Amino acid sequence: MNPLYSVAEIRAIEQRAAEALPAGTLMQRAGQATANAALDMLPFSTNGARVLVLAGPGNNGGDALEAAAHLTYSGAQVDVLHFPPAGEQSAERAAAQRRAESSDAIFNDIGGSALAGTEWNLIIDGLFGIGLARPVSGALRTLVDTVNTLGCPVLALDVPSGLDADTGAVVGPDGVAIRATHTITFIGDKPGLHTCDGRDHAGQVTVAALDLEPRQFPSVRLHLNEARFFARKLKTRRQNSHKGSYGNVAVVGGARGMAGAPILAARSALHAGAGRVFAVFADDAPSYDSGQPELMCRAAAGFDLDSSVLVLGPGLGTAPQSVELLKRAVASASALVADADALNLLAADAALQAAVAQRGAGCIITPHPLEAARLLGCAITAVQADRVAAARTLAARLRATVVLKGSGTVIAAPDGDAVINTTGNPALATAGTGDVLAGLCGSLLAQGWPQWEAALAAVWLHGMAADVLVTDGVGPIGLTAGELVPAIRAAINRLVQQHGR
Ligand SMILES: NC(=O)C1=CN([C@@H]2O[C@H](COP(=O)(O)OP(=O)(O)OC[C@H]3O[C@@H](n4cnc5c(N)ncnc54)[C@H](O)[C@@H]3O)[C@@H](O)[C@H]2O)[C@@H](O)CC1
Ligand SMILES: [K+]
Repeated sequence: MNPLYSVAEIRAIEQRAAEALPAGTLMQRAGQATANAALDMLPFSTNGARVLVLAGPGNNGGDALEAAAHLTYSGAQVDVLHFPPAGEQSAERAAAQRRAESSDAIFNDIGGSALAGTEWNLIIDGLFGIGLARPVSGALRTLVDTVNTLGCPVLALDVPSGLDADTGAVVGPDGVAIRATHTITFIGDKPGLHTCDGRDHAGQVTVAALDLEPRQFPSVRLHLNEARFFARKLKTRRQNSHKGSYGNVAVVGGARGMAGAPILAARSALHAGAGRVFAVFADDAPSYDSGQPELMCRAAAGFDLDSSVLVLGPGLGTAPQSVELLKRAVASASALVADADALNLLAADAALQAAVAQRGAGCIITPHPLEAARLLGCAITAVQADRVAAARTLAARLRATVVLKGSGTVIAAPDGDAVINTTGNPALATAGTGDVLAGLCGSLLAQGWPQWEAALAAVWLHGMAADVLVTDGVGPIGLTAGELVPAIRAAINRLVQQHGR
């Protein structure tokens, strides 16, 4: 189920496991697992392959030293850039150091020019793991900067050095972290590898459980998203069904000059399978959408907000009539997705926030980090400094399902369950993709999905559609939000073929 463990949880698991094992066992297993992963990344003939091992002062460095010794046995030429601890070191690290020193590894104080002038087949980053306590600075900062310019494969041990394993933020301010192509993470997977700066620094992540048994792992409330979490809600369509079987969605927004946003959201809702979709405009409604005449365009005045699942916010604006619409929507009995300006209006109105928290019909909110910061009354940097915590706090406060967008979108429930999404790419960093996501959430709700599974599936499908388009060369540069819509339709139909019942 792809659980994600905090540093505190990993430390507790590690401590209990270490007590039951001969001293040094876990570090030896970590070193062996690292060597195996490194061999997978080296040329088939490892003879003479150039490997640089960066070994820091703590046990992360110990793992690296273990790996260095193993790799020499395979014939690789291993240079070790060693940063011994200023004070005492753990017994297992000392043993690892002795093993590396008595192997063919070359302990070398490689200067910047030799480092940059060598064609490394692989660099192993064992500078800092979960014990990173402050920003990487001084000579080590220069080293990290140099490694990041080299363009060779980089295998980070446990976590790329400089990255916070809990949050995925580069430890700063103005910090640096290794940009690895691969990360082998020990004992259990960590949230920081998958959100915020994590995806840019960790590369491809594999987990080495170090032969610990499943019973040694506590159950946790944070996971990576996967289709298994929502697959049971994917339904094969019955022959004897009609448009009324698949629900109504009303996208409410579209103040003057912003009519495109609700149209995009409404097209998304339609292509994701809703039976009937309304585009509802705060100001004058166009008579119809010539690009998608299946949509029904309406003015908000007089529109029955109890008749459809509501997607409120795309292009809504912040004029007084938009506030009134938000109040009507929150007071309605309909399931609600709140996005964009609906969230900005909500942030400015404590009474409305209380009303959202008391809604019987629930609510999904889909803030980007700035909207989340406004809702939380904090700076955007505070949200990004711990995205999972920010999403959980908002979910608890508003009693809503929160979709905190960004690299490694976080979905959080009021009860504390949280999931980090794995699909998606920078192609989504363009106007309108949020409208498409909100429409998709609304569409799944209209088709009878529970809020939690709808949010998980919508985020996963939205990202998967972008991933498929990028594989086909449509992006990441220049992908448009509208192009996502048919790709989402393809992705959802594929999932239903695989899992539908
Ligand atoms: N103890 C064990 O049995 C195991 C340890 N493991 C490894 O051990 C790591 C954790 O080891 P540690 O707790 O020793 O922590 P680290 O090795 O991550 O780093 C701690 C050391 O770095 C120093 N330090 C922290 N931030 C610094 C900075 N910015 N600049 C300079 N020095 C800094 C600390 O003073 C300390 O000496 C894990 O990430 C993992 O790689 C795993 O192999 C699992 C088994
Ligand atoms: K590391």
